[in-house]
Formats: sequence, structure tokens, C-alpha cells
Amino acid sequence: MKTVFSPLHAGHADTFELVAGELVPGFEKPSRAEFIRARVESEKLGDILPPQEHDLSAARKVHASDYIDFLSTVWSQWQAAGHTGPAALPYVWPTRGLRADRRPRAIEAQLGYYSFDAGAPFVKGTWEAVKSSCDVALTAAGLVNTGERAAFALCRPPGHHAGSAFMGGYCYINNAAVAAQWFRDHGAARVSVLDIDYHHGNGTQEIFYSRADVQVLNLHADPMAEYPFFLGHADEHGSGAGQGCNHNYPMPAGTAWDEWSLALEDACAKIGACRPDVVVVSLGVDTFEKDPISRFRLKSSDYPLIGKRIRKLGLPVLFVMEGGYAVEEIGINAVGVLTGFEGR
Ligand SMILES: NCCCNCCCCCS
Ligand SMILES: [Zn+2]
Repeated sequence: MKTVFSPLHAGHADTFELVAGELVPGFEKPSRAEFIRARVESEKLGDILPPQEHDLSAARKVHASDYIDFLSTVWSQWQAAGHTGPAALPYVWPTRGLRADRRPRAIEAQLGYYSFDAGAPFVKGTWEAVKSSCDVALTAAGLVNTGERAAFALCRPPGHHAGSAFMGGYCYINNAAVAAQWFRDHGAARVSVLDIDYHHGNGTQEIFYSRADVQVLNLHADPMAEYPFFLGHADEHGSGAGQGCNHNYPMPAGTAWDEWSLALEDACAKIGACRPDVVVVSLGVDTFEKDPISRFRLKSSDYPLIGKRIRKLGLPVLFVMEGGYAVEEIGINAVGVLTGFEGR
């Protein structure tokens, strides 16, 4: 299986995040991608290719154009406002009862206008990393579309928490959603997005919620008790033409393979029934028992079984890297899904 990877991810570094009221070093760090790349090499998964550069037209198909423009100008606006701090972070949001129909000029306000949490910090190299991550996903999608059975988009930063016009949870452009739309624009009549990250892919759900041509299935921690909290319940089936095309499998803290794999089985049955032309897998491995910010209990030996089950779908697959914060084991677990898919 070929991997697409860009070293430009490394510019998105030295971030920090608010955890329990204090600023701590960001969990979504460059070493994540480096450990995965090293494992791709040591496991001899296949060639590692650089991304082809794309313009932002594919991203603008699933994200609001003003949001993409915002992302590309945050750092310059932040500096123009006289801020010299290491990162731009939102601290004010248009929550219920306030007005979001008018977008303030101040960059501090726009950071909140275009985010759902303070979990998407901007540093000098963020935009370049975000753009390259999207190019990685599009390049890998192109490999699948020209005959590869599967390909691995080693994306960083991740994307599944990014909605049509919001960032958050370490995500800025929704790489998996951009790839799904790209497949739709390049011959696929239907696409299924299977998100196996520990956290609900709220951004991906929001983007496709009213659409019948992209089925979205999420296996994740119950939002009544876990981030991102405000989307991801089992009664969210889609709206309008998309009714019946969105499936959520919220699960409790402590979930292990026995229960988790039942949800995977049901999701795979629903994908089979949908008969998509291609499957995009949002590959998060923060379901791992040693993940520092998550509370499922999958073991490293479970990840190849995930790949094996996805292979049984008998469909072309694009794997798009999402979360996973146990850095020492992230490569073993993420590449485990891929070698399992290959039947190794
Ligand atoms: N105390 C938990 C804070 C969660 N912060 C964001 C997590 C984003 C996961 C992306 S896969
Ligand atoms: Zn996650």
C-alpha cells in the first residue's frame, strides 16, 4: 500500500492547549507523524510519496469559502493586530443568544467565530501544514482513483473535527471530507466515510448531514460524557435527503474490543447495504488502551482485525490519518490497521 506524507506538517509545532484549566504542551505533536512514518518504513508497507500540490478548490467544496480564506490569513492577521505571542487561540465565541450573523473584524473575534473550541491553535507554520495535509489526502485519493486498492494519507494535522465553517479539536481542513467530495467529483456516485477515531467526527457529520451521496458512520465515545460532547448521539440519522445516511455508535468509557467490534460489524453491514464506490476511513487510533486523553481499551493486537474487517467490504479504501496520542505506539496501531487490511 502506498503512503502519502509531507514533511511540512512539522511547522505546526510547539502548540499548547487548555486541559483542566491549565495550558499544557499540545498532544497533537509532530512526533506523531514521524512515528507513523517510521513504522510504515519498518513494516515495508510500500512507497512513501510526497503530495502533489493542489489549489483550494476541492477544500472549498466542503468548507465555506470565507472560512478557507480565514484559515489562510490567520497568522498574518494575528501579527497585524500586534500580537507577538507564540500562538493564536480563540477565547470568545458567539454562543446561544448572541449574534453570529455579523462577523467582527477583529481577529480575536474571528478565531471564535470560526471555531467550536480552543483546541485548534495557530502558530507560524500552521497554515502551511494544514494545506499540505489536505494535499496529502487529495494525492492519496488520486492513487485510489487510478487503480490502487487502497492508499494511506498520512495527514497531520487531522481533520475530522473541522466542519463546513469551524475548526477545533486539532482540526482545520477536514481532509477526509475533502477526499470524499473529490471522489464524488471524480466518478464515485456514492462514498462512505467510516470514522473509527475515539472522538466523534462532528465536523464530518456536520458537512454531509443533509446529503444522501455521502454516508457517514462514526464509532466513538458517548458525547454525553466525552469530547466533543455536542454532537454524536445515536438518534442523529441525517436530515432531508440525508435522512438514514448518518450512523452514530456512541459507546461508554472502558469499551474494549468485544463491544467495539460489534459496532464495527454493524457499520460494515450498513456500508455494504449502501453500496458505495469507495470508502474513506478516518483512521484515528486514540481508541488504544494507553491513549493519554481517551478512555477506550483497544489493544495493539486489535488494530489488524479492524483492517481485516474493512478489507472484507471488497471496496477501494482511502485511509486518512486522524487522532491517536500514545505516541510510542501510534505507528504500531495505525500501521497495524493497514497491514491487517493487506492480510499480513
Ligand atoms: N480533556 C480532553 C480535551 C480534548 N481536546 C481535544 C481532543 C481532540 C481529539 C482529536 S482526534
Ligand atoms: Zn480523537
